[in-house]
Amino acid sequence: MTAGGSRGRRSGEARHRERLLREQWLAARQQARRWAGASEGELHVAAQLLALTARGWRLLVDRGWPGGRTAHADMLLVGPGGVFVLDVKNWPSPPDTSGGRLRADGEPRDVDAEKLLAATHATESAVASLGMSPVAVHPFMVFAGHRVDTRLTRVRLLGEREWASALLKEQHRLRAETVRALVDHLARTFPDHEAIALAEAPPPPPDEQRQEESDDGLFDLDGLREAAFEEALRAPMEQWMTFLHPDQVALVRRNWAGPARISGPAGTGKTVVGLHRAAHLAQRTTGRVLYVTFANNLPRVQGTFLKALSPAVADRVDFRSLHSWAQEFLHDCGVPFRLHSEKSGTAFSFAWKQVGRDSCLSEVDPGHNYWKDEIDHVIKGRGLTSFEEYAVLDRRGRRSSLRRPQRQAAWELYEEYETQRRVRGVHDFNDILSLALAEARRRADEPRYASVIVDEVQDLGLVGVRLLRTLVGDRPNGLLLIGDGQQAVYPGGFRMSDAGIDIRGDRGQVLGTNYRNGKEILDAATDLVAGDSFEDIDGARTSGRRDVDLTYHGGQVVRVEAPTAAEHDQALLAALRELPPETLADCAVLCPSKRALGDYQRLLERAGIPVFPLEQYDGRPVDAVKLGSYHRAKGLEFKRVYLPDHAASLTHDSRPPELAAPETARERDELARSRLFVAMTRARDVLWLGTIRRRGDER
Ligand SMILES: Nc1ncnc2c1ncn2[C@@H]1O[C@H](COP(=O)(O)OP(=O)(O)OP(=O)(O)O)[C@@H](O)[C@H]1O
Repeated sequence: MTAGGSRGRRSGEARHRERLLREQWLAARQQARRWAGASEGELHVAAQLLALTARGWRLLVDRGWPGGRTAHADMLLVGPGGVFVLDVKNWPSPPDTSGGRLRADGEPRDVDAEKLLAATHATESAVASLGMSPVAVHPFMVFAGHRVDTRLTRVRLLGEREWASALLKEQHRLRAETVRALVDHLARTFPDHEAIALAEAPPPPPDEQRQEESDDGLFDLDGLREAAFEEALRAPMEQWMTFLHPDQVALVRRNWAGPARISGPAGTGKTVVGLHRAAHLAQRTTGRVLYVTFANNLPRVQGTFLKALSPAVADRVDFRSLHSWAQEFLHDCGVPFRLHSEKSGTAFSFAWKQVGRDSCLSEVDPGHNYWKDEIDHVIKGRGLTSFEEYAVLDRRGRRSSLRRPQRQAAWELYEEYETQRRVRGVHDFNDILSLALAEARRRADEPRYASVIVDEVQDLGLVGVRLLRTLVGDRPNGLLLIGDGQQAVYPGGFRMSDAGIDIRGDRGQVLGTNYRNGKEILDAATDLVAGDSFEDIDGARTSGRRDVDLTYHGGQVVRVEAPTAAEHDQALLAALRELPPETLADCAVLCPSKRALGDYQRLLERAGIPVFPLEQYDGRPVDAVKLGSYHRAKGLEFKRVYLPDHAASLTHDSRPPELAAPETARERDELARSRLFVAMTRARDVLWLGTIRRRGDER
């Protein structure tokens, strides 16, 4: 069809919709007169409500409305945009919300907002048992006879002309059958409310009457029409944006008396719970919520999800990576620092040459990376300041045990590194966290956040966790740690108790239903790490093969083995080329190293396959294959995941195995398997595993 043709059709549809809307509106006004005693403004609101019922919205009205306002809520309205708890006000003056208080005619009216919020919480509880997240329940205060559009914490205050279009503009969440089920459930839960709908629309009124009615100035037909058109264009949101498992909703809404922890295997909805909880906490408090993770790209993606999930609170949740937050914080506090990874790296190389390479350290592991990790993740990552502490430290997550002379040598290497770093006048990432921790402790009486949610907590070091804890202390609902020790991709480790965090009773929760991976995919990933038990941050040692309930029994693992790199790469290109172009957006090619990333980027680009770097991905759809490292894929998921030359990531260590002590080699192997496990569990439907049987071929 030509563009002109479709424009013509759309304007025909528009005229039809407008006529329908007017008819429904007129019928509604007639029917609204049944509320004897209602003011003209209330009648007007009632008529709009009834008109909405003709558009698939369902209405439960307090039997006493208008007048008796002691019941939970004047009205509950359920439709594609969610559940709306309405309180209709017939105040002579418009509301005043200055200073965060509700007033009218100079009189305080906060109690009205509190009542509406109480009704909203009761409604949230009622729908929570069906698995509905509190993000889909919206309190609206509607002012008959006034033009208003503002917000007081969570409550939206809207005039009689504004409220209906605001409601139609809400993101679509519910299908018609869900709306019906919710209303039936709410009607049973709130027997004081009766379901009301527009009686069958009367025949269209004569033109003159239509003109007179639409000119009465009460019904903002333009706004409503515009919202109704937008409404028709938008598809319902993904299921998990509104409905969760009731156990997940319970975690989202729970009141925790102190720090809490949510763990669970890959794909069990930990982040989904974290995001809903961030929205829920932001709805309930006036303070800000900080949502932190380790990777740099993940906060952007999570921020995009929260905007879709709960746009009303999105600007009160800060999504940040730990290091970027710490830098911003230091900057805001006027603390000078000079982060320079390259110069820090040079400082370490110098130190290694001077005191490390020819010391007893090489008996344990001759590779300087092992010792760099020891400084980054054990010594500085845990904030050690004296050799005495290090001498007796339980080096969690490190397989090799060090004797005292070896610890002395490692400490000497650390001290030399610090000297070299200071000579160059630079800081490393650990210094940034330590500086931020010191500053946060100094400013402990200036709370910046009501709550802090930490995702992928297993990747953070001890100093990072201490820093985040300092921001909220042990206050109720202050700190939530989300993560899974099996997905640790960095060496070393810590226990929550090392950070003084005490998780008791129901504040430690484990999720056990995988909502992401097809069975075959999860089985393949689990087989890889089945023999690797791991210690989580609560100190519990867990077997690599864990009990998980599956919700998705499909899924496919495609294994391709090729004798040469060239044939392997051709198989990858063929697999991508056979997909319809529109499905490329749901695909990710993941690589274990920077070098492999560069290789595959060139390969795909030369083949004309559009590629988008995961580093820049922000969760919004892009028509290109996502390309990134295993690390960058953390916390994300894709319908199809391609892992070219994946077995190489398990044997990337070029040193002869006899040179490394078995414990350090084992630690490296376990870490490599963990990383590959993370990459494999990003796949929902298809996991493509490429292997090159013979190496050394030209790509
Ligand atoms: N209640 C639910 N109903 C349907 N789908 C769900 C539900 N909860 C989560 N999901 C789906 O499961 C996927 C995995 O969830 P999420 O990313 O929160 O898991 P996770 O435990 O954080 O995973 P990982 O640790 O592997 O990063 C989500 O993308 C979402 O599509």
